[in-house]
Amino acid sequence: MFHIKTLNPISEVGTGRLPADRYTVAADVPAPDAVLVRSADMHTYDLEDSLLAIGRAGAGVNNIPVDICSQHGIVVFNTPGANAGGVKEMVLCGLLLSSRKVPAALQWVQTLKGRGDEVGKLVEKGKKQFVGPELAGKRLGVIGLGAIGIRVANTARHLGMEVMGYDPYMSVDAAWKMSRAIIHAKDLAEIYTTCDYITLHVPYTKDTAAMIDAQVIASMKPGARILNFARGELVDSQAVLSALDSGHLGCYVTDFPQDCLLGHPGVVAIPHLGASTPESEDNCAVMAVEELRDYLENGNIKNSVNLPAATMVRSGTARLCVIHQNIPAMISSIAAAVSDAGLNVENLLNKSRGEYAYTMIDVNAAVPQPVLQQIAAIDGVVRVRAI
Ligand SMILES: NC(=O)C1=CN([C@@H]2O[C@H](COP(=O)(O)OP(=O)(O)OC[C@H]3O[C@@H](n4cnc5c(N)ncnc54)[C@H](O)[C@@H]3O)[C@@H](O)[C@H]2O)C=CC1
Ligand SMILES: O=C(O)CCC(=O)C(=O)O
Repeated sequence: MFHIKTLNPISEVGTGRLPADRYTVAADVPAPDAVLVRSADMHTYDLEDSLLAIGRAGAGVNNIPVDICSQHGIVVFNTPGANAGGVKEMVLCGLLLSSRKVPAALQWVQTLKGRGDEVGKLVEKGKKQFVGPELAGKRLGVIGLGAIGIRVANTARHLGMEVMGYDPYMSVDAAWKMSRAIIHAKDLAEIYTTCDYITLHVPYTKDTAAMIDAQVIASMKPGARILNFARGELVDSQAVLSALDSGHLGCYVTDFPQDCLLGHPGVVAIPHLGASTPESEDNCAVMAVEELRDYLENGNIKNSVNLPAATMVRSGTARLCVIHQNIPAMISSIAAAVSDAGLNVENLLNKSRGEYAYTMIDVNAAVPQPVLQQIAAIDGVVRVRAI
């Protein structure tokens, strides 16, 4: 029986794929084999000794202590692209909200309640406060051309916008999906200095923290609008507020409200709704559950953020799964323990990623406990199990 602990509500379309005779899924599991999480902060979470894997039903993993998980041999998965459609639509909504002053206009029109027959006349008189530019013909800068950035860039082209993208690490797969009409920015300065709207779609890491600071904002076009559906930490909120106060920035749309931003007329604050659609929630849950299940039952790794991709068709009677440091002589030491026990290797796969590597060995008989202990004791082995 596998025990899955949920730290956030997870769509039952996903958890329903875990057979009830082999899995328990609950918020209060004492010794979980795996955790399913959305945005809950795991930096203060006590990682149980039993924990083999974490499934992040979403893209960003900054809420998970990934390095510490690696040290404990806990595989962290995310669900690339599974909520990108939902976020893309919210970004389009953000573009319109920022341009046409919709939130302020909606608030204002409510103040006319009780004015009876005058309402129509007051609307026509008051609407001029909310004039805002059309998107067509304006330039949108997209920073980060991954699952979300590409969708935003391609769709903005259909709205008649000129789109400039920046992503120095863009994958070949992603490049294939991008419209050829997107202009490639040589550097970020080109985006900052020439775009009317700038939208952020990069992960929050130590390199991207506060990437939008006072200096960067000062280099932007007067009236520029910034959209942040990536992470609050990418933007220096105080610098944004000063630039809104001085009139240099036109608007800041954020999916990550902070106390200091709330109530400012130039800020459109959305309560982290980018991925809050039934479709995205279902997609993320299904993908995270399938990744966890394949790892728990077969040791296969797909869409991990800390260990290499490794998938091998099952053969033999049992499978040894070893997470170890990426150093010389690991495979020979593990294989020696296997052959000393009289086990025959039916199939073997070894993959590495940075400091860590992963070896799966299919053998012709059940692996005795002492052999597992012997492998666990090899210098450089982080975690071993037999399935
Ligand atoms: N508001 C919401 O509800 C959601 C927010 N997000 C946030 O959006 C981020 C992006 O999500 P996806 O597009 O799905 O991820 P992704 O991994 O598909 O794309 C991220 C892209 O950013 C690029 N990148 C990384 N560092 C960069 C840098 N310094 N400059 C330019 N490009 C850089 C990568 O090469 C990659 O192409 C997530 O990390 C997460 O923080 C994701 C989903 C939902
Ligand atoms: O689960 C959510 O609603 C958050 C989505 C998100 O921010 C992400 O996938 O990075």
